[in-house]
Amino acid sequence: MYRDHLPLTALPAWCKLNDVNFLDSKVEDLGGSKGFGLITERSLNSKETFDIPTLLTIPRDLILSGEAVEEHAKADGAFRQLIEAAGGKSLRGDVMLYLLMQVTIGSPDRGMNVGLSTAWTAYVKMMPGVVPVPTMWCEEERILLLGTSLEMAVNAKLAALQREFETLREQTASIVWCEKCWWDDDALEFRDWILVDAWYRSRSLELPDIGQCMVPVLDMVNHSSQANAYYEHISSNGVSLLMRPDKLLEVGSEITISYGDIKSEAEMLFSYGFIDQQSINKSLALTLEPFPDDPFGKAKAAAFGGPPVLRISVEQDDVQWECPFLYFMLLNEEDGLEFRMLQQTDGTRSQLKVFWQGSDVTDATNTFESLISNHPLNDLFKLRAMALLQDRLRQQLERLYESEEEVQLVADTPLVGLHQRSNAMLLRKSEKLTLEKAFAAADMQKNELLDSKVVLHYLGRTGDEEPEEETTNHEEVEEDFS
Ligand SMILES: C[S@@+](CC[C@H](N)C(=O)[O-])C[C@H]1O[C@@H](n2cnc3c(N)ncnc32)[C@H](O)[C@@H]1O
Repeated sequence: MYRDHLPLTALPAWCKLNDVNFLDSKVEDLGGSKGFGLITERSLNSKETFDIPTLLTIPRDLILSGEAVEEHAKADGAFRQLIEAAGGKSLRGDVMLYLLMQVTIGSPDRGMNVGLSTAWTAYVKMMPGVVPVPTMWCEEERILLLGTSLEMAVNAKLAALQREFETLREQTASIVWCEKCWWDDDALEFRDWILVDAWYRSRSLELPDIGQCMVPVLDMVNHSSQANAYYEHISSNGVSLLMRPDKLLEVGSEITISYGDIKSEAEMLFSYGFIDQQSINKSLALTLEPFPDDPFGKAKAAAFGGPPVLRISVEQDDVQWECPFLYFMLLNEEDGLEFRMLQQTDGTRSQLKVFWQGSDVTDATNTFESLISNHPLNDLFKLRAMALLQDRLRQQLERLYESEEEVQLVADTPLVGLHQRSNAMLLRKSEKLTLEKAFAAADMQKNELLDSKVVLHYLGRTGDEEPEEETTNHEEVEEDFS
């Protein structure tokens, strides 16, 4: 859809009209992929003072929250029609519809006489037309993510966005203004929906009392892991941006906040379109699937309380990993795991119940690591866990190595943007290192476990026999360790 643009020079007037106040700060175009950012207009000091400088204030009625969307639907009949037909599924979905409505109202050839203008109608015209998140990358750029933890995540996200867009079309095709403004000549395109999703992902934030929301102008502040500012919300006054204590900022310094200290590089790239090279957080998340030949596989996936994710983090050479599903995944009937379908007393519904050693653990399927800790074969279970962990790491590393040639073929072509290239290469390098370190750490743990009395006894070996080769599939793991 054609989107009207307003230059950055329009921002001061918009702020004045809407009571947004800059205090010794202003928004400037910082160029490159960073886009706009907030900078100081004079030197500022928060050292040895209780009088912490405020840099920006935004009134509460500008905050785009779930409640604001609901209120707006009461006042704007056209928007109400849209929300009734296609909204109410999630906060994110409703805010995206609100943003799309503002773009439509502000579009010179479509929006006439549709909907009520708000402060956001002009504000969205100053928001970027491209956000460097991977859902906005071209096909060649997405090839650079092959073998990384984002490969599947980005494909799944694009497929989900496509489904959402088709559903939006189906649910609003009979609304007269939607038909006229969006669907008649396919003015609203899939890439518009991708952009609105990217806005929400890269510009929304969490405020206490309000939850996930968007705050205009505050969303022009960039990220740094050594942030010099923070925001706070005081319900009567709205949102303020304040300088962090003990800082000295020269005139023209960039004012930054933290988008989240514990986000992994992949999460940063996925949500914001860049990797912070100063960040020391080296972690990644991989999905895990039950074994295809596990007779309990489907039941385990259904009974597990959360996504089956393996999280690995590496600090210096210390590798930590967390995967509650792994401990559930490795158990079977012979170990004492049972599934039962229990009929409700009225006979209408049945419920899947999980039992471990005879006890009902349906609500505790993500705690198997501690449930098995007192079991006499705990070391053996842990050994199985290490073998499974290594399998998953090996699989991911192989995908990274195998894709290298294909990646190199496109990386230097003009089809790939420099920003996309450098960020994808950083991710590949960093994830490879993390996976290799995690693999080596799992190997050490596995070897230690192979020396455990329980394991040696179970495998019928004496202590001085060589451990067997690593296992690569479920059957071998079962033969060796169960
Ligand atoms: C909340 S917006 C910040 C304002 C944005 N720069 C703009 O032009 O409107 C978040 C986006 O800013 C960019 N950004 C923020 N911090 C960055 C950083 N440290 N390095 C590179 N880009 C950054 C990314 O494109 C990110 O998606």
